[in-house]
Amino acid sequence: MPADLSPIDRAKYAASRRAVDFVEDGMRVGLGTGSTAAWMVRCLAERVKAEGLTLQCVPTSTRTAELGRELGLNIVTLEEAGWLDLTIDGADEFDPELSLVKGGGGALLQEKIVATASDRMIVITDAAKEVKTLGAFPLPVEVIPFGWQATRTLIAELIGGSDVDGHEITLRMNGDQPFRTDENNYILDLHLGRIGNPRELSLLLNQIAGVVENGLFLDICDTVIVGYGDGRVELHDMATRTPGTEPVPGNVFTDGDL
Ligand SMILES: O=C[C@H](O)[C@H](O)[C@H](O)COP(=O)(O)O
Repeated sequence: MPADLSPIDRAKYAASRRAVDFVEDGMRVGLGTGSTAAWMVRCLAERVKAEGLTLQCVPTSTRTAELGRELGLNIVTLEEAGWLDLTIDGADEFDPELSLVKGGGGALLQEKIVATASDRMIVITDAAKEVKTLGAFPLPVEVIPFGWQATRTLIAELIGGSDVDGHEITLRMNGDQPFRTDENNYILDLHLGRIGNPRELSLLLNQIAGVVENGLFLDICDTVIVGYGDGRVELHDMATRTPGTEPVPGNVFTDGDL
């Protein structure tokens, strides 16, 4: 582990280091976006250099593409790769069913496309992102700039709130301008506190004209690797638990069990 890291970076590094163990020579790998995913890209580049792995790496954002290229990874488009063996990405929240909220960094659309075009998705995270119920982290929704206020009104009606004062739904800003995604869209952040029925919300949001995609990742993530500041990792694996139930002893593994 690199010296002089803060406890949170040590946790992100530990999860990343463990996640790249799942990459095998010849794989087509999706690379996530965010501060945790950036550690994973560095760890992966180290493995590629040390072991001479031949990989095709599909980034989920221009930021990740730049970092990957800088570090010498073979960056290709999803079109070129066709389908992916594995995607490794961060998340803003995960629950006991391994449902996720993503998009804090604004990359949710490409992340969801890449993750769903993968045989397996591994999420890397620190313990602070584990929740019983999703929603404490504002849910990002990518919308087309045209008529975004009307889209916001329709979302407000759906969630039973009001967009008048902008407290429930905020337009993400970058300085004094709206934040633009890689697809040149806007992001609306939904401050819900608690998402009672993520499946219903996700379906209904995506039916609203102007909504491109939302940050709920449901039935997409297979494994969550939680890193800790002391270098330990914990693996939560979907294959070993019954969806809808709380994790039971034996379903949360410490490193080395899988
Ligand atoms: O759009 C960004 C992504 O969904 C990130 O993976 C997520 O926000 C987590 O980022 P970080 O690892 O920086 O907390």
